[in-house]
Amino acid sequence: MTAALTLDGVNKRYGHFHAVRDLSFQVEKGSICGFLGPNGAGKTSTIRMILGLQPATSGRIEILGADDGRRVRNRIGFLPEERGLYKKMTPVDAIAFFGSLKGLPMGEGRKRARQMLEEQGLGASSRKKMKELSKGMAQKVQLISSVVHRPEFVILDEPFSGLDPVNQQGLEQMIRGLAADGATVLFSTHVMQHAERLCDKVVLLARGQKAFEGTVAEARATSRRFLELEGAIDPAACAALPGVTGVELVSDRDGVRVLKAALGQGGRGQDALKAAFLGGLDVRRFELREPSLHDAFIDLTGDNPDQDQSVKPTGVEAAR
Ligand SMILES: Nc1ncnc2c1ncn2[C@@H]1O[C@H](COP(=O)(O)OP(=O)(O)OP(=O)(O)O)[C@@H](O)[C@H]1O
Repeated sequence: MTAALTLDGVNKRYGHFHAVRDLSFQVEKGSICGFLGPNGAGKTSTIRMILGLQPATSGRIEILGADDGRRVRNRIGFLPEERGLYKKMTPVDAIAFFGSLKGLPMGEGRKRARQMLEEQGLGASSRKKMKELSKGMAQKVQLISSVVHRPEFVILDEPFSGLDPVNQQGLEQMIRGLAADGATVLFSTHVMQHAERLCDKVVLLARGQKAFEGTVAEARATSRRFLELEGAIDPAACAALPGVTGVELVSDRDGVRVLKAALGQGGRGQDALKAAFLGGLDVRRFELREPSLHDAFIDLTGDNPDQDQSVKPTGVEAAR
């Protein structure tokens, strides 16, 4: 396997604030990699360093064989987190314009734009002005703009944010299509479900540091399975069930509790349940759950991916 991207011991400091710490990972050519972490974990900082938009404080980055993303910029497609297209342009013109910035002749850009808009079900909107499109449509147009020059490497910063579930699914399809056509894709998100469905590999980032690198299955395997129990159950009695290594109180409504009982290595849900019923515990509902990527993230980092980790820059640091 050849790496399309390698980060080796990368650090980013903003003044005294250490935003990215000793970050190393690789993305194989032709694969889809999810770069996952809460807001403020350091994803955008890393992406900007990969693209060569800001220098790393230390460490090595190699993308498509170059040591500076700017040298291979025409072979990269980038969807930034802050989005916006010229409101008075038509989608076709906007896409062709962005393609031209990457060396694609305008005529060819327009031709590809019409075809790609058609494929995405936006053929009827291709003559409208950007400001007349819905947010989901505009986001698709922006994604097309960033890949119209057929880049080998596509980097998408929080591409799902602000989209409804239907448009999110459409975007997932587009990302799969890019990889099926041979592109390497790196996308950042704090929503684990997208990565769970899409990625060959995930890199988990928390507070600027890598917490995990591997497949989704490998990430899940680091986490414990658990049994969810609901009823008037004493948490201590639940903790004493065979195979249970820890109990978390999820909710308590007048003594009717939802308890999350983690199962240790080799712990079997059936054994715990049998003991619960034999012991007369008031189990009104139960569910044996495999850990999700979200659970794995919490177990691996101790952080919730939905919680913002941004440290507000001081005036001095922000100005640098
Ligand atoms: N120019 C800057 N000056 C000072 N601090 C910064 C600067 N840019 C980012 N930071 C800080 O670095 C940390 C990481 O920010 P970054 O934008 O890389 O995170 P992120 O994971 O991409 O989150 P988000 O999705 O919210 O952008 C945050 O605490 C942020 O406040």
